[in-house]
Amino acid sequence: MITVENVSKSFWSRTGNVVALDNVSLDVTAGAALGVVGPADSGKSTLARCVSLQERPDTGVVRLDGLNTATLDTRRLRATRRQIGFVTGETQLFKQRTAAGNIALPLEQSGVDGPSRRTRVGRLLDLIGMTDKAAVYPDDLTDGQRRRVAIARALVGEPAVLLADDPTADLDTDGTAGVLAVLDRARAELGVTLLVATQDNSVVRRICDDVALLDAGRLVEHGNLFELLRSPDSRALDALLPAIDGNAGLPGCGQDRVADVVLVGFAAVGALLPEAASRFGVQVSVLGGGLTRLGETPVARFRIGLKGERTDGTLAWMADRGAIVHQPLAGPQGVAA
Ligand SMILES: Nc1ncnc2c1ncn2[C@@H]1O[C@H](COP(=O)(O)OP(=O)(O)OP(=O)(O)O)[C@@H](O)[C@H]1O
Repeated sequence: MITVENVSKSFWSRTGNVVALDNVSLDVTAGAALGVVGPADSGKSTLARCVSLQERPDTGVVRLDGLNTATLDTRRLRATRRQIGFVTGETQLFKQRTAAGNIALPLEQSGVDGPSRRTRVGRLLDLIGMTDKAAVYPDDLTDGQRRRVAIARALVGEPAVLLADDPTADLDTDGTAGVLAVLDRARAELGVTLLVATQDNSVVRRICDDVALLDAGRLVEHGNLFELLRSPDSRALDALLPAIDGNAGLPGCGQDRVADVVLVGFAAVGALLPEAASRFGVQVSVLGGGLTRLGETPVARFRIGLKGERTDGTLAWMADRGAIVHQPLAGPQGVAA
């Protein structure tokens, strides 16, 4: 369990005092995956660095399983830091060491014997899908493979927590998919708690249960993705769901009613709109939006137009069946929610 309590952190720069984190509080339960998102310079990396004990907050406390890290002396701080995996998109490998040699390095430094090293490195090579690349040097690996080796090295000390700061930065689609699969497996098979700072929404969609949105160092939203789906004003979720063209369904578009609906799960995404249309004798048209996934769950956000007598009843029926119905944009009456 990671607990961040009222953490603030500022830096002095040539332009003056920069507030990187402003009274941020959040927690990540053991085994969960939190995505920290936000615009450039919003404090994501600083939060990851404070939680991984690379940086000390000016005020506030980071607790790891209840341990108040602010009270640790230098020796215990170093020992605790070793129990936290930390990897960034810029983490470098040692070029003169093979993939296996890179992963083994932390174990060599902490005096783990050869047979135990081989077992643990073998397990990590399997986890990152690179058993056949054990003896390959970094220069002969792809960017994505090098990134996976760096993650394996961060995990080889069996940390309870893995902090990944922009882990997919500058990777192509295949490289990104490989890194995300490894982070997902680390969580599923090793039980690590993940905190991932990223500007890439696909990272959050693919591997996170919770999201925290920072803006100018402040935490502006924090919660479970599926719970935030129910909040029409969630900025974090708005960025994760398929975009809707602002011109879709404007007055004069010929619809009796226009609404935004979020549908969750295979059944809803596949069948709810046609079923509603036939049950109420209403014409339902998709005017914008699209489909995505949160983890393995399909999620759709559509702007729909309805034509017919019973448009209110149609929306109310869809809401009763779990559709999240937001902001009807046209039509005479109030709305089903
Ligand atoms: N060591 C430092 N010295 C001076 N300023 C810093 C330092 N680290 C971060 N900052 C400043 O703190 C603010 C937050 O930076 P941070 O890197 O945490 O943001 P970020 O959200 O990770 O940004 P990005 O997405 O661009 O990586 C920025 O204004 C940054 O310039």
